[in-house]
Amino acid sequence: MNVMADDPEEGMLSWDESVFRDEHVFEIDYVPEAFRHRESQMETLKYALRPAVRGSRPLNVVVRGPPGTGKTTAIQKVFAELDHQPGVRAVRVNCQVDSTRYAVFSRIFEELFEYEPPSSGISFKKLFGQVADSLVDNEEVLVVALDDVNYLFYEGEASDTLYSLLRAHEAHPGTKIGVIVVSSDLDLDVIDDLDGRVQSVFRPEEAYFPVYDVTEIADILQDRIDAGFQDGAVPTTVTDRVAELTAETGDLRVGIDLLRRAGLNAERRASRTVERQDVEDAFDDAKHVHLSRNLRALTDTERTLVKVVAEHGDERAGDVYDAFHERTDLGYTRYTEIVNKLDTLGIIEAEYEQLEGRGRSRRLRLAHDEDAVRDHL
Ligand SMILES: Nc1ncnc2c1ncn2[C@@H]1O[C@H](COP(=O)(O)OP(=O)(O)OP(=O)(O)O)[C@@H](O)[C@H]1O
Repeated sequence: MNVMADDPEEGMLSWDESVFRDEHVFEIDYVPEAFRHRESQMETLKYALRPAVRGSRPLNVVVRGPPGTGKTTAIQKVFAELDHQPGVRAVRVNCQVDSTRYAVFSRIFEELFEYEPPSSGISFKKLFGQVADSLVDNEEVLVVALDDVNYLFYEGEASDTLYSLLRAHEAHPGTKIGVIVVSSDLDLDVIDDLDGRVQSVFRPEEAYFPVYDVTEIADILQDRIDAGFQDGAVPTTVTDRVAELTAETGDLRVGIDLLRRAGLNAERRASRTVERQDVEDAFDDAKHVHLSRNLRALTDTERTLVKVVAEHGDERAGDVYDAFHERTDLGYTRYTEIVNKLDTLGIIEAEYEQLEGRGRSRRLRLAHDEDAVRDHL
């Protein structure tokens, strides 16, 4: 850019100059206007939910795919369309936040009634009854998306929650509920891990969201650039580099975060165009967006275990437990549950090793660079 020679702030952009047109398009809660390369998945969802619009119970769906492949966005898009249909209520529950059956139904209650259930606490039965009565009285079909359902499994609440939703019509005749279960944990077999009593009523359609390839990523990021940056601020060579780095991680969220950070780096250099070096400089931070999101969702106890593993490096599970127990007073069973959860979330690695003549034991270590974990804890 041209910096005026007599500009007292030489080397800086003035407050109203920016590479961005609308920085909001890079925020996590932004729902993009165009949603490309997910046509078949959107078809599956619409096919399954179409009966709801006619007043019948919809088909259930399992949505699976690695992080950052558009699963939540697909639900948001379809639900936005359903919102215009009379007689249908669509509720997305983020199970990272609401990870028990009670919390899931409280969230549904809140969406239906537009106020929270009494905080003094009512029994689950009563909460469930009020939700069901409201649906029957108003002749409404309910579609519930359990987003990031893996968190219900970690808490041992998945079977009970699904049982209540899927068999609601038995306890409360006339209720029509369809469930979309969304999981980004590919090691979790959503159906196999449910109790038999739930499996017998759960025969879902499947929608799989594969990682985007580099060309698809470039297409999607180009839309974001057009909406978020000033014309000409991001040359194609830079977009291609961002797409390449994003493809290495498989998570579109990394690409979006990388664009924003690269834009900020360009502004720091007082430049109106983003250069490749701005991208390279931002990648170390951007590639950890998923880690940072996972760490933020942990409870205090779970965080404590991450810290203990960081301090103890590559040690046996039994030794790490001693340190963990000293700080939290928790028992071995709970400890093992948390180890398994952190392992499935890809925060720690817990690998078995054969002990001479004494069976097997696990060694625990961080799955990421220690500094990155500490920075985001
Ligand atoms: N096809 C697409 N077009 C435009 N933006 C997309 C597309 N797919 C994903 N995104 C964007 O990528 C980011 C991650 O997408 P989303 O949250 O839907 O992924 P997810 O599969 O639900 O991830 P997770 O499993 O980690 O919850 C969001 O900012 C979303 O807007």
